[in-house]
Amino acid sequence: MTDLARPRHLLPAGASLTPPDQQPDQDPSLAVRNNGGVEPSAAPAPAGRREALLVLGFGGPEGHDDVMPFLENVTRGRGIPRERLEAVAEHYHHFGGVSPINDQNKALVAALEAELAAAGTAMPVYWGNRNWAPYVEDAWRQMAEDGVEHAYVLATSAYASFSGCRQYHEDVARARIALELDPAAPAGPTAEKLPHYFDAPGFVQANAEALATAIAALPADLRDTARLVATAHSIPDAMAAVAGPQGGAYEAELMRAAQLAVDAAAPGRPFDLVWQSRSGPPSVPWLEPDVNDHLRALAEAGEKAVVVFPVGFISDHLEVIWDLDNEAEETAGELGLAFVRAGTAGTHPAFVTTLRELLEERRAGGEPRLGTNCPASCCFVQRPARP
Ligand SMILES: CC1=C(CCC(=O)O)c2cc3nc(cc4[nH]c(cc5[nH]c(cc1n2)c(C)c5CCC(=O)O)c(CCC(=O)O)c4C)C(CCC(=O)O)=C3C
Ligand SMILES: [Fe+2]
Repeated sequence: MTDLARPRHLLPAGASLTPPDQQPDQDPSLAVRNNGGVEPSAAPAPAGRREALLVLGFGGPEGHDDVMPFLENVTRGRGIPRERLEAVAEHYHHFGGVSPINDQNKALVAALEAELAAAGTAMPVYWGNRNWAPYVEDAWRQMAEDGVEHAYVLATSAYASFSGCRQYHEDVARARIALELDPAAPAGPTAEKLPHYFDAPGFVQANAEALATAIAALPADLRDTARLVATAHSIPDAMAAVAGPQGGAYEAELMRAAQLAVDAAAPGRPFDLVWQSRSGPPSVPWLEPDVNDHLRALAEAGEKAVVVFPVGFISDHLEVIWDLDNEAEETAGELGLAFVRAGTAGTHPAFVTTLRELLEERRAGGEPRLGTNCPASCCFVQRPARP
């Protein structure tokens, strides 16, 4: 029997990810290895190599009993107050303790399998998560047993930041180390992460269509004047400051993605980018304004309607269906604001095609782009050590 709540984060002493200023990486070609056991190559994929695509997700609980162990996996060593965990646990219990994220990732896997088959790209698709079963370690072991020699890693986040990019690199590193430490295990695949896809055409198209549909769902007299409000997960200011090689990339990429969606769905209309799902102790500053505070400010300024589009996420997981469809919608109701929430990319065919194209781009070789080949200091946040 698998113990789902077993301790995660198996980095042994001496193999922990060292802060960049302490890393001996004078040679820039070493920087990528320091960023998490990922080995992008500028050369095309060698003919005959046994390759796979790994969808690397966040993970989510499958029932009431999973909720607390899952939340403990997510927040271990992160200094998240107990009251916050208990509040978030209630959100999951409200939906039977089941996050919709696992079914959404399974649907994405199925859509990618169909897309790859239709395009004649013979490659199996695996699925593993950071915080809940099926864990990335298990997927890695399965790939090793199946003889996979190289894995392309598709993280279920389109953006820079520790949580959305670097931590997925670390997940891969952890999975690889776990296998290496097991003398009985077969050698696992080498790996490379696919780049950020916030501006990939199919991701933009999926978000733009969802935004257009949401605008059209408003009563006719509100459609043209409703405020367009993009949302993304808030992160600590300190994390935002170091996102990407020059810093600030999380906000910059989100701004770009939201702009591209608005350009396609409602050209020329202004929009706001605000934040949702803030966590952490109140003493730590996170990106603001919160979407609920923003709705209050809009109502005070005389606005009558809002269209909220969560461009920061790729599927309608719990933070979307609770924090927006429940909380933000309730806030809007109290304020007398008409409220529509746009969908996320999910398994939109254009999105799935764009993901296959990113994969093909990496197979063809060429200079790796951001998210694949990150400098060692990229998105690095000094976190408390995990026990
Ligand atoms: C940037 C970002 C994304 C987007 C990129 C990506 O998608 O990867 C994201 C996605 C998600 N976040 C999720 C859930 C949670 N995030 C938490 C906590 C945190 N998120 C953070 C950031 C992000 N999170 C941060 C800085 C923390 C503080 C703890 C830490 O420093 O690491 C907590 C702990 C409780 C709380 O305090 O909220 C939970 C339960 C789910 C699954 C939802 C489902 O089950 O359907 C998803 C997809
Ligand atoms: Fe989160």
